[in-house]
Amino acid sequence: MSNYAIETVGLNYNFGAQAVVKNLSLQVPKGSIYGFLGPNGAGKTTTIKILLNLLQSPSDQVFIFGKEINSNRIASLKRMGSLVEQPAIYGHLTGKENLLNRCILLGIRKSKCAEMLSLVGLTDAANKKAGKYSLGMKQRLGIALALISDPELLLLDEPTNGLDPNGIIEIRNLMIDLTAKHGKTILVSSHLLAEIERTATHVGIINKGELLFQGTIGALQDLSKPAVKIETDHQEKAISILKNEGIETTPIDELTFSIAYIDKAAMGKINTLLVNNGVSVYSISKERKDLENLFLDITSKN
Ligand SMILES: Nc1ncnc2c1ncn2[C@@H]1O[C@H](COP(=O)(O)OP(=O)(O)OP(=O)(O)O)[C@@H](O)[C@H]1O
Repeated sequence: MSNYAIETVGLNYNFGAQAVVKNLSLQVPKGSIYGFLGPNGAGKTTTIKILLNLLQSPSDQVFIFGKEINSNRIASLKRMGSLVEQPAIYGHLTGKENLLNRCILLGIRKSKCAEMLSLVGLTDAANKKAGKYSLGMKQRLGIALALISDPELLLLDEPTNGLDPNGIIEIRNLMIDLTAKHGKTILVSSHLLAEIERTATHVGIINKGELLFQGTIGALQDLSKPAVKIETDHQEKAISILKNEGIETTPIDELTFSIAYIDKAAMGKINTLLVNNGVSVYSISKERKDLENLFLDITSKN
C-alpha cells in the first residue's frame, strides 16, 4: 500500500506549445500538510487541476492513494475535497443554507452541516447571508463545503490569498486541526513561504513547471547555511588576520563583517586568534538565512 496520498511520476502537461508542468514527481505523504510553493505562473494551479482530474493527465503519471487517477476517477475524486480559485458560494443564502444545499445535492445527512460549521468556526455566523461574510469567513465556508463529504485529502489553492493577518491565522489553525485531530492530508499552494512555513510538514517548490526542492520543512531549513556576524573594534585588521588563515569575509558595516559558520571549535579558534592579535571582539552571532530568502534563492536559479 502506498504511503502517499498523492504521487506524480514524471508528470508533464502542455497548454498548446507551452510546457507548463515538466517531469514533476510529487510525493505527498499521508497525514502531511504539504506546502506547494512557487511564484506566480509556476504551474501550481495547473498541477492542482490535474490532481483533481479537471485537466487530464497522461496515464500512469498521477496516483491518488496509490491508484492511477484516470482509471479510478470516481473513487479518487470521492477521497478528495478542494478549494480552487473562488469558493462556489451563493451570496444570497446563509452559510448554513449553502451547506444544506450541498448536502441535498450529494445525498449527505443534513446534520453534517452543523458539524462542518463548528469545524470551521462558523457556528455563530451560520444564519448570516454568505454574501456578507468577510473574505476569511468565505474561505472557511469554502473549506466546509469541500469537507462535507468527509474526504481524506484536501487540496487548497492559495486559500489565504487576499486575507488579512487574522484570516491567515484562522486558516492556518484550521489546517493544523484538520490534520492533527481529523487525520486529513492537505496539499496547500502558496507563492509565499512565510505563509505556510509554520504549518507545513513538507514542502515542494516549483518554478516554471519544474520541481526544484521537495522534502520536509526541516530539510529545507537545513539548506539555509548559517552565517556568523562578527563585530570588532578594528574591522580592517580582523579581516586581514582571517584572510591569512584562508577565511573569506563579507563586510556588513564599519565594525561588522560576516563569515560562513564552520563549527563550534573553529569559531572558538577564530575568536582566540583575533583577540591574540590585539583585536577586541565585541560580539559573535550566528544567523540563519530566513526561509523566505532561501525560497527566493531556489526559485531564482532556474
Ligand atoms: N487555460 C490555460 N490556457 C493556456 N495557458 C494557461 C492556462 N492556464 C494557465 N496557463 C499558463 O500556465 C502557466 C502556469 O499557470 P498556473 O496558473 O498553473 O500557475 P500558478 O503557479 O498557479 O500561478 P498563480 O499563483 O499566478 O495562480 C502560466 O504561464 C499560465 O499563463
